Amino acid sequence: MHEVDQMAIDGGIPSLQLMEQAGNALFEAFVQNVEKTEKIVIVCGGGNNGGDGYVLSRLLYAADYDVFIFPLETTKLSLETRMNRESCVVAGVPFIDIFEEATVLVDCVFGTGLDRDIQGTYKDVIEQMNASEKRIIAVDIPSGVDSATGKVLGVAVQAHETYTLQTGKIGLYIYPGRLHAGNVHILDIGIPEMYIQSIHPKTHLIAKKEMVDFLPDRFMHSNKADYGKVLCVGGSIHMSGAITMASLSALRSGAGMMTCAVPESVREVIATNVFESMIIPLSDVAGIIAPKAVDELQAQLDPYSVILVGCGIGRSEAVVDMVKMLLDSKKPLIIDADGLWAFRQIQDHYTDREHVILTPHPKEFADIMNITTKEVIDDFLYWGKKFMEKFPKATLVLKSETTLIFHKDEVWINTYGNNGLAKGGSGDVLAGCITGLYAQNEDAAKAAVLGVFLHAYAGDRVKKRKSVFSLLPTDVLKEIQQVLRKLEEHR
Ligand SMILES: NC(=O)C1=CN([C@@H]2O[C@H](COP(=O)(O)OP(=O)(O)OC[C@H]3O[C@@H](n4cnc5c(N)ncnc54)[C@H](OP(=O)(O)O)[C@@H]3O)[C@@H](O)[C@H]2O)[C@@H](O)CC1
Ligand SMILES: [K+]
Repeated sequence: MHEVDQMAIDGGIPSLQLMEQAGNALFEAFVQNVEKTEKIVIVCGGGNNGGDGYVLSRLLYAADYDVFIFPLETTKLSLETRMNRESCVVAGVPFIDIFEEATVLVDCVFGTGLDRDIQGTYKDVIEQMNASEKRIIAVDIPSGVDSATGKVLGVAVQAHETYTLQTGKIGLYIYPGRLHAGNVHILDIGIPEMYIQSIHPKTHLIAKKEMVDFLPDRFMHSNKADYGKVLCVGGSIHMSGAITMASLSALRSGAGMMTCAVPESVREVIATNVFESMIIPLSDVAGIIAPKAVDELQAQLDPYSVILVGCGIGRSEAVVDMVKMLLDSKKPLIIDADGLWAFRQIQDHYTDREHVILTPHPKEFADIMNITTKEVIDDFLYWGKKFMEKFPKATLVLKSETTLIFHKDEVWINTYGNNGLAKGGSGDVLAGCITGLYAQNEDAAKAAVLGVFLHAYAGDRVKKRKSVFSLLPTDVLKEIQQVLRKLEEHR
């Protein structure tokens, strides 16, 4: 957003005017959402985020709000902020240095200019704000959250609401920043759209209304082969449900033809639950694929256009060899679950592999990257980009409460979904969904983005009717058809 501000300034909108526009937009939002009976304390830093706070306080004071300024920085002020501070002094807005009496705290300490860990008095005051149990409204981004990554730099304000200016900052949507932002409202501060569009951001927030454009085409004159010949490789005696759900999910997402390659001992499960699927029975040992299953499958691989490997497959040397053989085949491949465990061990041979989508959760991803899960959770964006440096032709679906999709130098952020999706089997439905879409459209990024959306949004729809406690991956599987139907209607 810094870039957009600068373009607007270079294009002739003075910085002081932008600050005034930001303050006005904030004032309008306050009039809508904050009662005049509240006692408002605006905590201002020395950068332009503080400047927004000074403009807001002046406008609220003129409108007879009970408002006070808590100046956290008094010496190192930007020019615009200094000028607006002077205006507040002239207008008679009261200054204080405590906030015990306040009922609403407004956080204007740091905005997009924060670039290092918060320490000293800043840290103390932010901790006091968080401990105060008062309603906290953050301006632009909760102070302490890195607006570009969502990382917390030392400490961060725990806001109930965030009024962000002109565009949603990435850090408001990615964990842990998302946990600090509360409800996010985007305020138009009048920066012309042409400035925003011209920077062509590489990071996209997934939006329902745009998902229609990600739908694969369906043709009047077509047959099942036009929508992909999918092969799902997986299943084991203890995990036969995973591949069942994944294959059904791929079919529900539009795949034309389905074949499941499963250990002989799982054949019956597929035969009785996935009527639309053909079956390749593989030799097995104790319910897991046997070493000779790799050659058996390789000999029959030719017809398939997209392959999913991993759901319920288990862990063994044969599984590693199976994943290796599928990677070597160069066919479009989705790797999930224990397929990722196998990938971890052979990854260095496949840094150049294209047409491959990996769908790890944080622990699986941490194992691939040889780091801890905590390191992943602290900075999803950083580690996702690190992965892409090593595997520049792959597509990464890094699953979490905010799933991120990495493809080339672009990132998509998904904020749909709910904690009812945190249940065994959810990942299988998602992997199947992505596979079904990839089978119809050779664009891995489009398949991954729409697949993540379909799965999460289907989960949100189910949540409207069912408790999050009871939500099952199979409920989501059934709901996919309703979400697709809605998208079709808007095509
Ligand atoms: N430009 C415009 O016209 C518009 C701007 N707008 C508003 O401005 C905000 C961005 O303003 P900004 O760039 O001044 O950054 P902001 O976060 O307020 O101040 C950071 C300053 O603090 C410092 N600093 C950094 N880290 C620190 C730390 N850990 N501990 C201590 N100090 C630290 C650092 O200075 P340094 O000490 O590095 O010299 C830096 O100068 C944006 O979020 C939006 O609210 C909008 O209204 C639209 C129009
Ligand atoms: K702030």
